[in-house]
Amino acid sequence: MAATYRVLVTDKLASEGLEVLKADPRFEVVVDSKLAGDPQALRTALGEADGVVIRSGTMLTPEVLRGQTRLKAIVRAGVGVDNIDVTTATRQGIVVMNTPGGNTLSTAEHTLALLLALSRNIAPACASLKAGRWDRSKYTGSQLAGKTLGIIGLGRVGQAVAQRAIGFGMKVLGHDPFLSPDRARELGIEPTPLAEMWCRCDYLTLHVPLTEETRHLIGPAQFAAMKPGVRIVNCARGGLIDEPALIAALDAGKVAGAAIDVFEPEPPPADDPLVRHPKVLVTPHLGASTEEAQISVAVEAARLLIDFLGEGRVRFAVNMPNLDKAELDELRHHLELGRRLGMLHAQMDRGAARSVKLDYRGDIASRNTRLISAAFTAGWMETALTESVNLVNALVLAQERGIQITESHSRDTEDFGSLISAEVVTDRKTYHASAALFGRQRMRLVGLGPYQIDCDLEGVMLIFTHLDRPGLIGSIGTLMGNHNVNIAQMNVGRAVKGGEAIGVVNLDSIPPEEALEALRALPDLYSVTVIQLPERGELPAWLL
Ligand SMILES: NC(=O)C1=CN([C@@H]2O[C@H](COP(=O)(O)OP(=O)(O)OC[C@H]3O[C@@H](n4cnc5c(N)ncnc54)[C@H](O)[C@@H]3O)[C@@H](O)[C@H]2O)C=CC1
Ligand SMILES: O=C(O)CCC(=O)C(=O)O
Repeated sequence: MAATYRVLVTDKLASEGLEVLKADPRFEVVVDSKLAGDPQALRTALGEADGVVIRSGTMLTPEVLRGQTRLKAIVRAGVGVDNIDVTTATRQGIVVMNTPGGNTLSTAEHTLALLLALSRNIAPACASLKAGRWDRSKYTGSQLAGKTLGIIGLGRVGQAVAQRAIGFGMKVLGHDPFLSPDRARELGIEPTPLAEMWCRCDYLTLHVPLTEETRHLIGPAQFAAMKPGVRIVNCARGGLIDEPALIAALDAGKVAGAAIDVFEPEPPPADDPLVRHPKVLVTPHLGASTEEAQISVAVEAARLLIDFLGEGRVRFAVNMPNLDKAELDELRHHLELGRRLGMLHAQMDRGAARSVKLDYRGDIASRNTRLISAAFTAGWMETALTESVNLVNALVLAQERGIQITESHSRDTEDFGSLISAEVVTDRKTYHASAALFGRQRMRLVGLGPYQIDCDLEGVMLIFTHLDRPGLIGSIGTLMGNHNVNIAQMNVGRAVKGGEAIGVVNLDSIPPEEALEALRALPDLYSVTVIQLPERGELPAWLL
């Protein structure tokens, strides 16, 4: 059987993960770690891949990702996604996933190893003895027990470090805006504002992601506020500490020592002053480098990719809501209903869009409606944009264009188990349409403008507004027949007898231009629009 998906692996991945991918006949696996150092070749190779698995060595920059049309998923075998331009990936409709948890314990243990090694001068004492010296007093250290450790970032690694440090008899202070003070106390951590942390700690360790907010979290002002003789460990990301400021604080004796596992850039240049500094202990980004962690993240990365490409299941995505297979199966037809409603709106009015309001009523109101709104937006924008639009990027693309997509929800619905209504405001008009599923998957249009209607939301639809008078509908039928266009269904809706009414005719083919011109010439026919939607049962690739 020929493989359906091509997966590129551009960093060293444990063989156990590769085996999981290779065992699935739908996947062709290409391992090429040379690509990590060649952005142009990487870009070309990604152009022929459906998914890519990376660690921290591959930089997926905007230049590498922009314009990729085949690539659907990036999986980071690890936690930090700062080497991936997630914004560009999202715009391209590419899901970015990571494998949180798999390397937590190894990274926490490495942090403790560095804390201990720094305190007990393990590396210089080892080098000295190997060089033939027996220098015991020079390497007198400092005990961890009884000292205060400040942990910045109390996520998975930060909490695991706290637990171990408490085991060593340390007092632990912690700062994390997303951990409640009560939960921190339960974990034996004293919640502490950053400003207080600097002056109270004998040791500081960082466990936050590198973001615009955390870049240079520790700089000259923070070093100035620190307790003299503080020791610092960074097993999170280079860039969190302002390196020249750290060197200055080490030289001034304010900081007694630093242990650094992560650098900016990686690898650092051979003559990097931080790496060469005598008070600095360094390791080459080894936090997650244990057999256990690498097997765990590699196997998980492979499964994430198989689940996503093979089954449409989204787990541990950093740029879209998670979606498991059962939820996708349940929501699939509502997602498609939302998408078709969007496609209908796009063809009904091509004015400049201002805002979109989606109203969810009945059972659907308690489901993941943000995804349905994304599906609506994808349908609404897909013909207007050159890039492909899907559940990942639709809302971002709308937001980038200044279009607000809002939602309202209500459990009440008069006639339908679930009802989705969309109101689109353009510079020309405000237009409403509502749709519902009949049975499990029959897609019906049940409201258009101010009118109630009931017709299939599929295939070719001729929508016309007209005066509600005898004979007009018959003339339309005759006209279509004269042009050999078969009518599958016809529905009309009106607000009052003899007033303006709407008609929807489901056709088996697109009427020729002469038929439309003849229609437009009929007396009392105000507007004619031809809408083209997918046929019954047709779904886009991203919903299969
Ligand atoms: N050296 C290595 O090999 C490894 C490094 N890492 C790094 O460690 C970081 C943490 O990993 P996990 O604990 O698994 O991630 P996590 O997502 O579980 O924890 C990160 C925590 O940082 C907190 N945070 C974010 N901004 C903050 C701020 N300004 N101040 C205080 N807290 C803030 C978040 O609320 C979250 O609780 C990763 O982002 C990654 O960069 C992770 C694994 C291995
Ligand atoms: O792939 C690696 O070994 C680096 C791990 C890491 O830094 C992360 O998971 O954030």
